[in-house]
Amino acid sequence: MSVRVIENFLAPESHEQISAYLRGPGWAYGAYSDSNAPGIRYWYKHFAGMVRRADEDASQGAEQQLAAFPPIAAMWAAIRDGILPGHELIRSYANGYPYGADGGVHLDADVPGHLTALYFAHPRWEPNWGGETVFFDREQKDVVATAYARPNRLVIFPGDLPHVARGVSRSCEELRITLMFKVREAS
Ligand SMILES: O=C(O)CCC(=O)C(=O)O
Ligand SMILES: [Fe+2]
Repeated sequence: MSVRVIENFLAPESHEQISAYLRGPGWAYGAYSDSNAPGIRYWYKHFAGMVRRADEDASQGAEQQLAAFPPIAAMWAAIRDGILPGHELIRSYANGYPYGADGGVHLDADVPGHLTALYFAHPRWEPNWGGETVFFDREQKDVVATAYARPNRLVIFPGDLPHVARGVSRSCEELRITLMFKVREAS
C-alpha cells in the first residue's frame, strides 16, 4: 500500500465541528518532525499515546486516553471502523503550522506495518498557500506523491514512507491543521 487519499471523509457539519474544536485553545509550541533538525518547530496538541519517543511505549491505553477528547475519539472510531479495521491506535495529536513553521523529511515508524492517518482539519485552503504533504521514495531521491491540503481530506500512508509537511505561504490566512492517528495492526 502506498498513499491512499479519501476525500470528504466527514459529513460537512462534522468537519466544521472538528475544525472548530481543533482551532480552540490548547496548543503547545515546540514540536519538530526531524530529530536531526529540531530547530524547526511548530504548534501541537497531544491527545493520546507516546509524547515523543517510540520506546516510551505509552501506546498502552492510547484509546482510553483519547476518550478525554470526544470529538477526536469519534474521529478515530470512524477511521478504525470504516477504513482501518484490525488496527490499534498508538498515538494521536494535531499539528498547527502558521506561516514560518516548517516540517522536515522524516519517517513515522522505522518498522513496516505501521500506518499514519492524516486529516486536513482547517476549514479552508487555497492553492497559493503551500502546505502540501509531500512523500518521497525510500531513498529520498524523488517525490512519489503530494497531498494538497484540501479540507476534510484523509490521507493514509505507511509509516516508513519518508514525508514532510511543506511550509505555509506568507499569503496564508489560516492555521494549517493536521490531525494524526498513528496505528499498527492489532496483535
Ligand atoms: O502535517 C503534515 O502534513 C505531516 C505531519 C507529520 O508528518 C507528522 O506529524 O508525523
Ligand atoms: Fe510524519
